[in-house]
Amino acid sequence: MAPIVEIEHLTKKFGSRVVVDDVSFVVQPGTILGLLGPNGAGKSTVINMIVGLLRKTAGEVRLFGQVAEGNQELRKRIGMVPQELALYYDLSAEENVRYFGGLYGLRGKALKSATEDALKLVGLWERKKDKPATFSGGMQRRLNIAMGIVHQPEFVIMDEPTVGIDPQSRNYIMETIEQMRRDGKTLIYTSHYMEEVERLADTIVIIDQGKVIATGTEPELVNLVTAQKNILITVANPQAVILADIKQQPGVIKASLTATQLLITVTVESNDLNQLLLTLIQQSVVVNSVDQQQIDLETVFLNLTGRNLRDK
Ligand SMILES: Nc1ncnc2c1ncn2[C@@H]1O[C@H](COP(=O)(O)OP(=O)(O)OP(=O)(O)O)[C@@H](O)[C@H]1O
Repeated sequence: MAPIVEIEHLTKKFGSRVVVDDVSFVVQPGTILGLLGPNGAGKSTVINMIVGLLRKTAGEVRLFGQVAEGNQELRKRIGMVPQELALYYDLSAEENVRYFGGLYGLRGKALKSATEDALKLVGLWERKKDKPATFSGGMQRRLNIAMGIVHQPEFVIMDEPTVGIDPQSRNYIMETIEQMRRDGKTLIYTSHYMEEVERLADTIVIIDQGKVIATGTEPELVNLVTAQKNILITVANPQAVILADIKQQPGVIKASLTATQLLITVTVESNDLNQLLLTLIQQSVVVNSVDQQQIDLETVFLNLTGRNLRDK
């Protein structure tokens, strides 16, 4: 079976600014691809080019094995849940979903049952007569999802569906997506929350400043950095720290200081904590605590880019 999505060398420029730079990846049927990157990385731009909402500058998008450009029929096989809510506030939840189903050509009984299925999937069937203005932010997001998937597409793209919502609604959305996977759907899920991507994605594409910086399963990505580990040292007098000395110690790959926290990346085999502490003591640095950071996707991102995935 052909991949559901094949993207090759996809590039987007706004004026002279390159915001998506030579991005390539593949999404296999029945899998979830997590597109992970910080705000402004280019995630929305990539998916807007996949669904044809935005013209690409270069590269190619194939959907279901066919060239996507200019192929309107393929659009009907995709469900798009945009980052911005697209609700009609003077219509009920049910009317909102029915309206979108109608746009996709559903009529009569088929439209009625598809609307019911979509509202049940997101847990809003009991509230079908209510208007979105009476909903919490999380419920509005869930309604947005129902509208994007009412035509029962085999491939669904969700652009940061959990931004700014309460943990309960977030969990509900995670469970909805897991149900969609069990139903055999294929998904692209964009997020800057690594916990969500870790939970949901079969394949993870990490994107930063428009470029793919790593692709793989979670263990594959973690393997990229297991030869290293991060030591986090909290100090009382950061002004005493001499970074240049620390960087010269054996096994130290890099070291940086933010406020009272010293982050030192060392190779696993030549890791010598005593030597590092001795260096700090010689600098008259007062050490408050020493921690080792767990290797997760946040650490992978930090190691590959030198920056945090999210602002701390
Ligand atoms: N129409 C546009 N004109 C000019 N620049 C744009 C346009 N749309 C997006 N950009 C820029 O492209 C970059 C990538 O934006 P994009 O929305 O794709 O990022 P993102 O990863 O989805 O982040 P976010 O989570 O903030 O939406 C940003 O710097 C943004 O300012």
